[in-house]
Amino acid sequence: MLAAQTAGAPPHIRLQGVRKVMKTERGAEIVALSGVDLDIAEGEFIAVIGPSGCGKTTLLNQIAGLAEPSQGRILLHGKEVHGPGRDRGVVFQGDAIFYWRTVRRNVEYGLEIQGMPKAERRDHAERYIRLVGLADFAELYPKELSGGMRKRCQIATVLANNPDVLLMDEPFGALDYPTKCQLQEEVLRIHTREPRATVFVTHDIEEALFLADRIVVMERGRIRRIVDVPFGRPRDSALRIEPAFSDLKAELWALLEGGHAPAARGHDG
Ligand SMILES: Nc1ncnc2c1ncn2[C@@H]1O[C@H](COP(=O)(O)OP(=O)(O)OP(=O)(O)O)[C@@H](O)[C@H]1O
Repeated sequence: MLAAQTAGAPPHIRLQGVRKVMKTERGAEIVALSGVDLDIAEGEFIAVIGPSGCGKTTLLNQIAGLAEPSQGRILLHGKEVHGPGRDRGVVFQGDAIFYWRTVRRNVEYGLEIQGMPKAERRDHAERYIRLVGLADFAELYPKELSGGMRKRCQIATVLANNPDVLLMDEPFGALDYPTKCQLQEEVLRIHTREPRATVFVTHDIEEALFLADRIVVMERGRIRRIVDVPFGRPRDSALRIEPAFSDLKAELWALLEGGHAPAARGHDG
C-alpha cells in the first residue's frame, strides 16, 4: 500500500517533460527519452519495463542525476535535481562493490566517507548486514560470496546510507531463478520495513508485478502505459501462482509484444 501523500505536498519525485538526446560517436542523435511525465508518491514502488533500448536505464540515470535532461526537469520534493546525491541510492546491474573490502567494510564505506565515528558505523552497518541476511558472512570478501550474496552486500551498502529514494537497475538480471525470487522477497520485506520511493528497472514482467505498486511500460523513449498493480501488501510467493497474477502477466506480455522497436533515431517516437 502507498504511504499517504500529504494533501498539497509535491510528489516525492516528479518528472516533467523529460527529454534526453544522446549523441553516438559518429555524431548521430538518438532520442533516448521524450516527453516523459511521471509523479512518484512517497513510499511508492515503481517498476519500469519495456523492450531493450526503450530508455529504461536512461530514465533511471536521469533521476539518479548521473546525466542531465536535454529538456524538462526532475524534481525531488519539489526541488530540481542537478547531479547525483546521497539522497538517491543506486543499485547497479553489475557487482558494484569493492573486492578488497569485506562485506562489513563495504557496507561501512559510505558511512566512513560521511565521517561517522567508528563504533556508530559498526552498529549501523551491522543492522543492514542483518537486514539483508548476511550476518554470518560479514567478514568474507566478495570473491568468497555467491552472486546473490554479492547483490545483498550491494543492497546493504546502498541502504546503509539511508537514501530517500532507491533506484535499482536490473539488480537481479544475472541471477538464477530461485535466488532471484528469494531476493525479490527480501526487497519486499525491506520495503515494508523501510518504505521509500523506489524505481526498479527490469526485463522481467513477473518481477515487476510481484514488487511494484505501478508498472511503467516504456516504448521508444516514451511512457506507453502505466499499469496499476492491484495486489495488496504484504505479498508473499503464493501471489505468483494466483490466477489474477497470471492474467495480468499475460496482459503485460501482450502489451510488450506490441512494441519491440528501440528508441527513435533523430526524432520523437
Ligand atoms: N552513452 C550513450 N550514447 C549514445 N546513445 C546511448 C547511450 N546510452 C544509451 N544510448 C541509447 O539510448 C537508448 C536508450 O538506452 P537505454 O540504455 O536507456 O535503454 P534500456 O531500455 O535500458 O535498454 P536495455 O534494456 O537493453 O538495458 C538506446 O537507443 C541506446 O542506444
